[in-house]
Amino acid sequence: MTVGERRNFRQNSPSNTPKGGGPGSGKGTQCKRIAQQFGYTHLSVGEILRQEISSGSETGSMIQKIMKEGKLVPSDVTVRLLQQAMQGINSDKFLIDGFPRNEENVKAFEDLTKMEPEFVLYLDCPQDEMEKRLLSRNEGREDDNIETIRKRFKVFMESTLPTIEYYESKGKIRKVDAGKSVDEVFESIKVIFSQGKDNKVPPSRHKCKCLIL
Ligand SMILES: Nc1ncnc2c1ncn2[C@@H]1O[C@H](COP(=O)(O)OP(=O)(O)OP(=O)(O)O)[C@@H](O)[C@H]1O
Ligand SMILES: O=c1ccn([C@@H]2O[C@H](COP(=O)(O)O)[C@@H](O)[C@H]2O)c(=O)[nH]1
Ligand SMILES: [Mg+2]
Repeated sequence: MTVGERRNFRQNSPSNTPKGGGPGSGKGTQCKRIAQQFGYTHLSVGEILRQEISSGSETGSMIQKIMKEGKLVPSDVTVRLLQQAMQGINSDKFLIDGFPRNEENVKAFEDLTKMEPEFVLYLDCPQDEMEKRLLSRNEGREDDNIETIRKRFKVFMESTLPTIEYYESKGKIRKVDAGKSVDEVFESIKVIFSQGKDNKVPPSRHKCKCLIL
């Protein structure tokens, strides 16, 4: 990220961007299908963080407190865990789910991994629909309660929408209406994944093909 891009990142007001997307938009659901149909390795950053909590480490208990509050884990921790997860996998087609969520994440990701996504899939979904989905998810997630869900929405609006703006300014956002049925959403995603490659990104940086927000 250049100095000018960092300045733009901060100046961009989320008020001009779509107001949907974020927790419960269907990222995990669609990633499973994309991975299966297009041969990607799916890495959910939220899942990687939950695994660290399950390990019982000190870092895990720090992450647990942050997640309960619906806040974002410091970038150095997140990127280190993401890199560790990538190292064990012999793949050049990573589908990174739910990351980067703020400016600090973007910078740490670019600096530490030297990767650049070919495009970023943005699942745009009305907030009332996402709230309904999260409240009926039933996977025992500590952050799927109404109080934390509302905090997560707020963090998305304040921190992640500017990230989407940043990738938009680089022509990398592929937006999908995620308020429809699972099958309908996947039909739109299939069109995007079947399109030609972006030749502006050097192949050496192409390792991560798509981030999904
Ligand atoms: N298009 C859809 N229509 C209805 N329900 C959906 C749709 N997509 C996903 N769901 C359901 O909504 C819930 C949330 O979906 P999912 O876990 O994929 O969202 P997510 O974006 O990964 O959420 P989070 O950010 O919290 O990880 C799940 O119970 C899933 O089965
Ligand atoms: O890049 C990230 C991704 C996630 N988090 C934290 O994890 C939870 C859950 O993430 P999901 O993608 O919804 O599974 C999120 O609310 C954050 O607390 C993060 O800090 N950074
Ligand atoms: Mg998810």
